[in-house]
Parts: sequence; C-alpha cells; structure tokens
Amino acid sequence: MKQLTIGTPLSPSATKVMLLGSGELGKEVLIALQRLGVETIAVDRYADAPGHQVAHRAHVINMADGAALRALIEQEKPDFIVPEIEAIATDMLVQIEKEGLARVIPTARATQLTMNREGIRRLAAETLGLPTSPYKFADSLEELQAAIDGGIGYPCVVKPVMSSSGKGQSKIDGPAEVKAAWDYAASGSRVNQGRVIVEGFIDFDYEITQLTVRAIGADGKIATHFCEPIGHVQVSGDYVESWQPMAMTPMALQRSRDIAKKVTDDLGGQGIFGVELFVKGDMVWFSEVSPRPHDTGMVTMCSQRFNEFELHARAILGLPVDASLRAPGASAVIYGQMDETGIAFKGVDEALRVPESDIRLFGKPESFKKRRMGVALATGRDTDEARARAKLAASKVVPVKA
Ligand SMILES: Nc1ncnc2c1ncn2[C@@H]1O[C@H](COP(=O)(O)OP(=O)(O)OP(=O)(O)O)[C@@H](O)[C@H]1O
Ligand SMILES: NCC(=O)N[C@@H]1O[C@H](COP(=O)([O-])[O-])[C@@H](O)[C@H]1O
Ligand SMILES: [Mg+2]
Repeated sequence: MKQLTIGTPLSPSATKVMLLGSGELGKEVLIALQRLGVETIAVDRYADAPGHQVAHRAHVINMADGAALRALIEQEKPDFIVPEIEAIATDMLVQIEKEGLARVIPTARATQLTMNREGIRRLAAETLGLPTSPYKFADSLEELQAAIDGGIGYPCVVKPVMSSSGKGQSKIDGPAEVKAAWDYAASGSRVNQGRVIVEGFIDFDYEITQLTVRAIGADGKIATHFCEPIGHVQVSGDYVESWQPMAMTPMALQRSRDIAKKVTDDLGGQGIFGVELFVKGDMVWFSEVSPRPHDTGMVTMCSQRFNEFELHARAILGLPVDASLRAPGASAVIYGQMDETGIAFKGVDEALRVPESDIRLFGKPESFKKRRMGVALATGRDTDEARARAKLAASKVVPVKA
C-alpha cells in the first residue's frame, strides 16, 4: 500500500483516491487531496455534482448497486476508497477490502455499521454500553404504535433506519401524530425498507459534534485527536447553523470525548469522524456518528488551522494532523429556496462585506427549496459575534431564477 509516499497525479506513480459521494463535503476533501498531489476520482448519483467539478475524473453510477460499484473500482484501481454518503453498497466495500483491492476509509465495517441506524445504535448502546436515548425498531405502523405504548412514550422521534439530513424524520407529541410520522418515514427513507427507529425525545440543553481524528503518529501507531466541540442548531433534523468552540462544562466535555474515543476506537481505521452528542448539564448522550467529515464541521473552514477536510485527507494518507482552533467561528446554511435548475445567487458582494466572512457556493446543478446550496462562514472575537456575522452573510445571499 502506497501509504507514506505520494506519487505524481495522472502518471503510473499516482496515489489515487476515489470519493463515493461528491457533494459539498466530498468537494472539499477532493480539493484538500489535490493540494497534497493526489489523483482524485469523484463518484456520485448525478452528473456535475460539486465534487465532480474539481476532481481529475468524474463518474455517475448508482453506488447502491454492488456490481456497478465493483466494476468502477476495478476500472479505476484507487488506493483508497472514501465514502462520503451513506447510500452505498457497503457489503461490496467489505468484499473489496477483504480482497485487498483498495483500502476503505475508515474501514468497510465502519461504513456498513453507520449506514443503518440499527447497526450503529446497537453497537453504541448494547455492545459499548454508551448512554443513548431509549429506542426500538419497527417494521409497521402497528409495531411503531406498540413500541411507543410499550415504553418509549411521548414525545418521541421517528426516523427511517436509512436516511440522513433529517429526511423522513419527525417528532411525535401524541397518538394523533403516529400515522403521519410512519407515512413520512416511509417516503423519506433512502432505501425503501419500511423500517424505522423510534427514539425517546432527549430534552437536551444543547447538542454538539465532536470531530475526532484517528491518524498515524511518529511512532507508527494510531493516535486520537479531538477538535474543539462544535455547537449547532438543527431544524427538522437538518443543520442550519454551527459554531466552534461550544462552551461546555469540563465534565460534559470529558464525557463527550470518552464516548467519542470508545466509539471511534471500535470503528477503527484512519480518518475523521463526526460524533453527535446531546448534552444536558453534565449528562451526555451518544446520538450517532459519521465516519467522515460532518456537515456541521464546515465551520472548521474558517475556525481551525486545518479544516475537517484537510484533517481527513492527512489522516487517510498517513500524514501528521493538527486539530487546533485558529479563531472562534460559525457557519450558516444557504438554502436553494426554490425548485429550479441552474439558479443564480445575488448579493454575494454584500455578504462578503460582512467583516471576517467568507462563503462557499457548492455548485449543485439543481436547487430545491430546502436543498443546501451554500454556506456562509465567519470568525469573530467570540462565537456570538461569529454567529451573528455568519447569519448576516448567509441572509445577504439570495437565490434567484437565472
Ligand atoms: N432522540 C432525540 N431527541 C431529541 N432530539 C433528537 C433526537 N433524535 C434526533 N434529534 C434531533 O434531530 C437531529 C437530527 O437527527 P439525526 O442526527 O439522527 O438525523 P440524521 O438524518 O442522521 O441527520 P444528519 O445526517 O444530518 O446527521 C438531531 O441533531 C437532533 O437535533
Ligand atoms: N448530513 C449529511 C450531509 O450533509 N451530506 C452532504 O450532503 C450531500 C448531499 O446533498 P444533497 O442531498 O443536496 O444532494 C452529500 O454528498 C454530503 O456532501
Ligand atoms: Mg445527525
């Protein structure tokens, strides 16, 4: 495995990395890899995805189709495969890793366990004994009702076992809402499996993402590095705003990192993880983990010495990492606000007049009202100032019909 040498892109010595999923997060990983001289291959389900626009080569396939995935991997022969979304034929990744065709980041097992809420929740709660919300799984409306009546109670949260960014998720406050939540979960499931998790609602004070990096140290051994905690606000299960550092009690921070260490040690491999945690006082609950950069971690593009994408790239390649904070920062999401292709953005100039601000427009070819099309970033003396600036900058960017 070419781990500690990097070749020349587009030559026989190239170090090749294939991203499976090439949205806004993958695009930044691809840029970070290219800066380190890596040959990059971007794969997604649709043409002209954000990462397609910056990689050496771009492919459109159904990544949930194991045979198609394998054919592309055999054709491209990447050294590393970097999953960027969850809707991937992870069984095939396990097979590919076993055959030694490529290294899967962080590990094929980690991608398999985290693509399905059942896998990661049972690992965290039942195997590792971490505190989580109470939960049950259900395959029908009747089972869902029985799970709620049998102990989960109200309020609770229903989610398809395979979904992300809040798709198909709803909070239920009473019996009248159960059927609508079941129907919505069935429609929002990535793979129409009709299985849901129902979780007791945690009345947390705040929630964080603990970015955790597993990277090889000078002694050749894996070491764990923690970024400063990221606070965030979610609306309908999708992140709208994040900031770093989140002020926490020493006990809550320690517990968060203990949980993050336990779960990432078990998942193993090299790379960055976004460990999602709920916090109330000194109490901390594990929610879920992404074995890859996290959307709320986009704030690190302004707040850290090396952002989460650069840390992922370095950790993958076996290079040293530095997870330190540069300045208090914040991010605010820019939504498409319309269903339209090839939209334009007005007010970028005004947004960038906000002090210490920056923006990323992802370049998605098609806009939906609630599709994340960009993000505003800002630093400040503290996170209050950074948040106000990021929100102001985001509000200045107005999607318009071209
Ligand atoms: N049991 C719960 N109690 C309270 N709030 C919850 C619970 N489960 C989810 N939420 C809220 O919904 C948000 C999204 O939930 P979750 O992370 O499970 O969904 P997701 O679809 O995987 O989102 P993403 O892919 O963006 O991480 C959480 O960050 C939290 O704000
Ligand atoms: N919470 C997971 C997450 O933020 N994933 C990011 O969103 C993209 C999909 O966006 P799309 O749905 O707009 O195509 C993914 O490719 C990834 O970059
Ligand atoms: Mg989440």
